[in-house]
Amino acid sequence: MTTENIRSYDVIVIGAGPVGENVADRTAAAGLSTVVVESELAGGECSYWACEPSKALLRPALLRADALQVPGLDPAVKNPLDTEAVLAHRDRMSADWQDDGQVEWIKSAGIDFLRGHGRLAGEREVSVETADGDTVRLRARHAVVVCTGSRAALPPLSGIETLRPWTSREATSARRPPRRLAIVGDGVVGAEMATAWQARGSRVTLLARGEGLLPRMEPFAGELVTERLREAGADVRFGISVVTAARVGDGEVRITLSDGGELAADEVLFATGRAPRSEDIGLGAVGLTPGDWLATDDSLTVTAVPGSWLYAVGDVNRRALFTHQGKYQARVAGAVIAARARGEEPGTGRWSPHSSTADLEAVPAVVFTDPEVASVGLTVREAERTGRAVDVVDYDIGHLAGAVQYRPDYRGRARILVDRDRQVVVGATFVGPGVGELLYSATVAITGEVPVERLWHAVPAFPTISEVWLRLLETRRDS
Ligand SMILES: Cc1cc2nc3c(=O)[nH]c(=O)nc-3n(C[C@H](O)[C@H](O)[C@H](O)COP(=O)(O)OP(=O)(O)OC[C@H]3O[C@@H](n4cnc5c(N)ncnc54)[C@H](O)[C@@H]3O)c2cc1C
Ligand SMILES: NC(=O)c1ccc[n+]([C@@H]2O[C@H](COP(=O)([O-])OP(=O)(O)OC[C@H]3O[C@@H](n4cnc5c(N)ncnc54)[C@H](O)[C@@H]3O)[C@@H](O)[C@H]2O)c1
Repeated sequence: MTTENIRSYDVIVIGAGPVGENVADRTAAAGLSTVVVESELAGGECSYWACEPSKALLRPALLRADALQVPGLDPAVKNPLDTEAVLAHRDRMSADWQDDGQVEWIKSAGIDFLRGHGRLAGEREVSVETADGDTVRLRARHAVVVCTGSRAALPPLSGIETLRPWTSREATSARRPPRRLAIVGDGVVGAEMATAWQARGSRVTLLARGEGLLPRMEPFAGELVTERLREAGADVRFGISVVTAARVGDGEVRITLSDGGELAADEVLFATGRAPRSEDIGLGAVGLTPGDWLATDDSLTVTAVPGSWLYAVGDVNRRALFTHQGKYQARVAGAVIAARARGEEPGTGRWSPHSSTADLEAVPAVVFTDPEVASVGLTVREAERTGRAVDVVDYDIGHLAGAVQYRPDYRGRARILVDRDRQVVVGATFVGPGVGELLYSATVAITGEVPVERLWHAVPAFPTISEVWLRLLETRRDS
């Protein structure tokens, strides 16, 4: 049955992932009537198949790796992890894949919630197909914001669908550890899921086509993570790709590899990147190509569509595929939409509230492996590519008293990049247990453009891992 009814709002948000929820929150708080449309679960990938379940799987593994090295604590944690308890915790952290709590929050923030599949239907128009087959037509007075996120991208491997491969969804929500897990992909999902399932008792084989893990980060990050993964029993192979893969009936998957070898596994995870969820959102109705990433300017306005009414925020714009960065963009987009609704031109300054500048200058990322990897700003490779003159300063975090207190066998490394002309930090990478919590200091140093001279006055407490900042400054001074 199809019923046509048209509802008008100031702002329509398509997709209630973490980013859509935050855009809606900001526009509703600015007094604009707002509806958010969601086809699956409010909370999006992050809450149910990404950040929350993956970190719930990883935290026990990382804590146990630390505790095994702490004298006096090691006997208490010698036994393997209680897989049932860890998976039950993961289920709770994923709200048992129910979104009642998030829908309640959306409504309590004064936002209308509409469950259904949203598609652009023309300028400022959205058509929503609800689960019972109804079509609801929505019209926006000011803005339509696409926050439809991303999904796992599978490689063009013949017969891949017959394999029933794992993507990040299955890897984060599996009911039990596979006995043998093959992982294809050298990025963040590959490294984190190898850590999580190896710790859960799976025999993990990680197949990387390049020469190291985490290729977008400083090379020492991937090297240290590889070292620990191998010590934990994972088989990590480089310079290798999958040539064919086939599931034998309901049984194992047989894989042939580019080096001529063969591999059998119970499950195969393809952690080979993301694709935009934009193939069926009506992009054709506004002159765009279905399936494309949606390019925006720094105000998150879609550049290819005239009239400044269409915005794309979060993963779908490909600026920085992280929850925290998408939520930052949501705050910026909310401010831009509110300004335009008041008839004001949004500010264009580099660090104005209407510009998503940090996407270009300082995107913080933490990889929750053992050891953790935390990075923000430029790597050496990026500095070279963009022709920036930088001093590169390295320090072995394992030399710090705070690191040895943290974990006696601490292995880790830090690097900062200092812009030679401006004398400010423009990049930082820390690798080692617990370094995720150090990252905000580097993010503030970069976005605040704190002069290196002033950093000498930011005194780190003894004995903490933050003392790495002092050692980096001393290393630079003495070099
Ligand atoms: C395994 C894994 C672990 C991750 N861990 C982290 C982490 O620790 N920290 C971090 O910062 N980032 C992490 N990320 C990245 C993070 O999950 C994403 O950056 C984040 O979810 C993006 O949010 P979003 O709202 O843009 O998109 P999504 O979370 O993908 O949400 C989009 C929403 O839109 C809905 N939707 C799509 N199409 C339509 C439509 N046509 N109509 C209505 N609704 C629609 C979807 O159902 C979904 O709910 C991880 C990613 C993966 C895969
Ligand atoms: N802790 C976190 O914040 C966190 C955790 C997981 C994911 N994420 C986000 O999710 C995004 C997606 O992660 P991801 O690991 O899926 O993607 P990714 O882009 O980080 O890594 C995918 C890797 O797979 C490789 N690859 C692509 N096709 C391949 C093929 N056919 N065979 C072998 N290798 C192939 C690519 O070279 C790439 O290095 C990341 O960019 C990150 O922003 C964040």
